[in-house]
Amino acid sequence: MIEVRQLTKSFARHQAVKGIDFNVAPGEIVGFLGPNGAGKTTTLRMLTGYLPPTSGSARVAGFDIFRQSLEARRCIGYMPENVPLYDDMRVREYLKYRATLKGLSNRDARRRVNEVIEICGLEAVRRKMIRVLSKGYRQRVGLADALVHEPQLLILDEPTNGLDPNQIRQIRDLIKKLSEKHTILLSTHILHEVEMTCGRVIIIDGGQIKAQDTPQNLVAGMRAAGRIHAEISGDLGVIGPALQRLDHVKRVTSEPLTDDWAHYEILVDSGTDARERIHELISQYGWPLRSLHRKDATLEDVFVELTRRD
Ligand SMILES: Nc1ncnc2c1ncn2[C@@H]1O[C@H](COP(=O)(O)OP(=O)(O)OP(=O)(O)O)[C@@H](O)[C@H]1O
Repeated sequence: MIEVRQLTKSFARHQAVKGIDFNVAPGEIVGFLGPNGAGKTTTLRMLTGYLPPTSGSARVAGFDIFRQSLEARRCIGYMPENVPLYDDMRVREYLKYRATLKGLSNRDARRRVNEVIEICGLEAVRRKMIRVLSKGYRQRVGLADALVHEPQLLILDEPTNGLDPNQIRQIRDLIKKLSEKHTILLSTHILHEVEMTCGRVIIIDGGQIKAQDTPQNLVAGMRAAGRIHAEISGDLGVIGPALQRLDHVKRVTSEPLTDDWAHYEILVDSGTDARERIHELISQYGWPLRSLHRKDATLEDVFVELTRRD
């Protein structure tokens, strides 16, 4: 559905996107992640034909987005980061206007507007002025707009940005429902959302792709380098170095708690556990221990590992 090859965008001397390659297959729901300024919006704007690339190519549904822009754009429903809406129009009137602008006949526009109002849960506000809508409803109007011409592909730039947890859940459920019929490329900062909704993840940083895989594989790759958490009582200056000397321990960080207790995070080599060795060491010296567990990595750990600056 999407084929991107060596796509590059420079603004004056700054290269925002540096020759990226990726594919999205029909029916996939792919999360496009990266820290602020990573190049996500720039990439999405190129894919949707709003921004010409400096070099490289992109095809959507087989159409070259730059040479066959009109055909490609017919296949795309784009919801930009800050949905621009006409505040002085009513919801239904706005969607009808957008449908006509996208080339639907009067009859099709009427039919589709009714359908997207239902899909996006806008019945209660269909006659309201856009100006008076909550942020959650505005996002849904943006989604309805992106859907109105029945595109195969939905490109959503931070669709849950600025929403409260209930609204986030509603938009997430809506996106899941939409994924039954549409291919979706979704940019977001909420990693938990991605783990719950996306079959695959592309992580971009500094205009380059750092990883692309299923959330499960990315997390499994991290889990190989295990993280053990322990709370031990005793001298930090003795316990830390003793843990550090154990086989397979890569790094130990500690944080003092109350009454002589401290929390230790122990990073161990791939494929090793080390909890037994840690327990033996602690018993040997008689240090009181109140917790010892291995923490499974999350997509957030993967994201931080791949995009941290230090
Ligand atoms: N029109 C522009 N002119 C100059 N520089 C730009 C322009 N648009 C984006 N940039 C720069 O390109 C880089 C990538 O920006 P982009 O908006 O694509 O990042 P992003 O990953 O979407 O970030 P965010 O999560 O904050 O939206 C940034 O350094 C940004 O300052």
